[in-house]
Amino acid sequence: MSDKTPQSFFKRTSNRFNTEQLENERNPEEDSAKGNVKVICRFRPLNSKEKEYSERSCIEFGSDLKSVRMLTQSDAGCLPVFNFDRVFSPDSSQAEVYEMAARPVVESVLEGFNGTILAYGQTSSGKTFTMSGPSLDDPVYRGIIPRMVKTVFQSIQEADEHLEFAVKVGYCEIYLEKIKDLFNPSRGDLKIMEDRTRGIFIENLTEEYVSQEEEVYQLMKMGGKNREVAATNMNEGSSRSHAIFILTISQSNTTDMSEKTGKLYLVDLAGSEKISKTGAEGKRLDEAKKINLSLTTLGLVIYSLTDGKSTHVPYRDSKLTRILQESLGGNSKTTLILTCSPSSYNEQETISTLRFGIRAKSIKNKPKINKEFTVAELKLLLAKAQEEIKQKEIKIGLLEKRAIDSGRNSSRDTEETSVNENDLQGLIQELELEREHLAEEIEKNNELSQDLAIQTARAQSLARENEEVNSKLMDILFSMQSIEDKLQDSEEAVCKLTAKNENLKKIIDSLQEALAEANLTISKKEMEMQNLLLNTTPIKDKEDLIAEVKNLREKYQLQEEQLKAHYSRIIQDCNNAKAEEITSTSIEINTLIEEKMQLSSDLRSKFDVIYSLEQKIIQKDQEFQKIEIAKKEYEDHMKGKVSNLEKSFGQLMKKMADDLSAYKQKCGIYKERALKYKERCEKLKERLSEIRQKIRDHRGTENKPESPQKQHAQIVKKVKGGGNSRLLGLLSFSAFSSPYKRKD
Ligand SMILES: Nc1ncnc2c1ncn2[C@@H]1O[C@H](COP(=O)(O)OP(=O)(O)OP(=O)(O)O)[C@@H](O)[C@H]1O
Repeated sequence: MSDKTPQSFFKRTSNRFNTEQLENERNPEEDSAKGNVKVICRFRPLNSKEKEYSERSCIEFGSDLKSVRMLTQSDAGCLPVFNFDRVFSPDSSQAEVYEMAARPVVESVLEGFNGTILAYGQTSSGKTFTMSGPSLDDPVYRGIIPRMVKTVFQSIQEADEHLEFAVKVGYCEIYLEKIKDLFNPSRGDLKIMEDRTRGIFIENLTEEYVSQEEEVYQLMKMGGKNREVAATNMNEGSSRSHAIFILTISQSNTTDMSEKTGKLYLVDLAGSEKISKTGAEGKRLDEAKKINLSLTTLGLVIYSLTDGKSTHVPYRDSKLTRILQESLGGNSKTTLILTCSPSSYNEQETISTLRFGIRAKSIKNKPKINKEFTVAELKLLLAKAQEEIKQKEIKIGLLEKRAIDSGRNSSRDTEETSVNENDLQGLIQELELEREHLAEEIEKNNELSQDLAIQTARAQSLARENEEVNSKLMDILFSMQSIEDKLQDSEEAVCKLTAKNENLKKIIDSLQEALAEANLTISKKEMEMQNLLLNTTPIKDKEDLIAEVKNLREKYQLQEEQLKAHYSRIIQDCNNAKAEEITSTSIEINTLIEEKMQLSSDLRSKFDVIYSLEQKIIQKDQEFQKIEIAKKEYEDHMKGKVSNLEKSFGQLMKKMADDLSAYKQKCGIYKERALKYKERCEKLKERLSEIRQKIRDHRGTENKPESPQKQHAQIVKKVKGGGNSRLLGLLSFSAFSSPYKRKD
């Protein structure tokens, strides 16, 4: 707030825009980026009663369309200026308000975010006018809810074919701190529940699936008839309850089987009211007390969320704030619409509404898309993972086979390959080791997942325990509330009794006055009689008169005594009744106070339990986070391992392929050499047989026995036919070629 704004900045005339202008002014990124609650302020026109009071409005609108100034001095002596995301003057249209305040929220809900639109303001300031409008069917005057329904069904029609939508609506009101299902009022007071999947929700609230706009309007009309509305001094049709319209949009993508759900809360709050102004009595007074109480709690929640010091936010202190827990400081895109009267008659209420809005503006929410893995989606992911594992196993099998085959092949070829076979076996062993290691890692990972599941179950049971304690706490709070109500009733009874007593005193006083008057009349009559007797009346008549006077006196005396006895009886009775009533009331009050003290101590101990449970949950959450981080690290590590393994497989394959081609090359060389040896052997054999022939020829001439040299050559030839041909082939060659062997 600042008082330094120049006068020219403000203009007295109301601002008015067309929709095109609005489109340009909207900045969707800015809207959603920070997650702050968006606050819009709307002033309605002066009504006839306010015009009677004064034709003049107590506000001025800034030309930036975002500020408003009160034409009244603040405590600091300045004219207070309030800045919001947008300020609408009295001549703004329903369409303009919708485009700015509601359309962005509805669009986010269609993307899977949660959204809330909340109308807040004093009684008769235009909350119902803004949220629903005077008529659902009137295209010009209908409010945010019907316009939003139209947008939803239009967007669904324009959406991609592979998106399937389900829309359901629920409608309830909080009346005298009880939640009533407006589609099914016989259900009684509904309970607020919370679980991990649904978050905070109203148990057993009727939610109807709808497929077209018209169905929603029918349901709204039907629900509207069950609402608590009454005429007050300030509003002919005042909402005596907080109305909450809930719209849930689920969409599933038939291509990737993903699912998203957005929930929209549309809240028309009951108006705060000054009892002195509305003149509420009896039932209306009870309603007003409860309305003001829950709005005070709403204010406290907003204060705790924004003061930067509070560690506890009292969401549970009223049903309204508990239901709106996610909308205020949680997972929701929230817009608060402040509705105000421009009249100086309502100046104080308007200032307090604007101050409330300024506070709410700094609430930071954490909206996120509500995307859940569906069973189908999980199945798809699982099948994909299994397929990958299968492919990897096939790849490993192939690698192993190829490694073994290439080992075997090469071992057949040359002597050197037996050395490489060892290399290959080593590699395969290495591979086996890696596989075992991988299996161990997978097992560890499974153990980790099991641990995680156990911890999750523990946390869930803790959360359930917490929920039970909280519901008991709510019961205690309600009993305390009812005790306070009773105390108030007792105090009222004492007041009534005192008033009754005062009345009785007045009656006694008036009776005593009447008695005194009667005595006076008697005395006067007696005097008159005396005079008569003395002056004019004959003796007989005199005696009669004296007797009559005597009678009269006696009669009056009797009446006087009777009256006195009657008065004292009345006084006695009154005193007795008063004393009795006071004693019984004070006994009741004492027991109530005792009960209250007991409940307060219960409450304190419950708070302790809740605190310790919350601490446990925080601890568990921290443990979860640690486990999640460890799991993530483990998974990264595993991924690294697998990719290393794959890399070493690749290297192994490459090495084996290189080795194989080297072996093949060597084999070619050896084969060539072997062929050459073979040829040489053949030649040698030929030469040998020539030599032998020569020897035989020579023997034939000399006829001498064979030399030991020839015997050796014969032995070698025999062996050659059986064992290792290549090796022995070489030996046979050396036997004939080496000059040293010849010595044998
Ligand atoms: N912007 C507006 N333009 C014209 N008339 C309006 C506007 N806002 C409110 N009104 C009229 O003012 C009266 C009170 O409005 P409404 O019932 O919406 O107030 P409310 O804030 O919901 O009150 P309560 O809290 O008592 O329920 C109605 O007659 C309504 O038609």
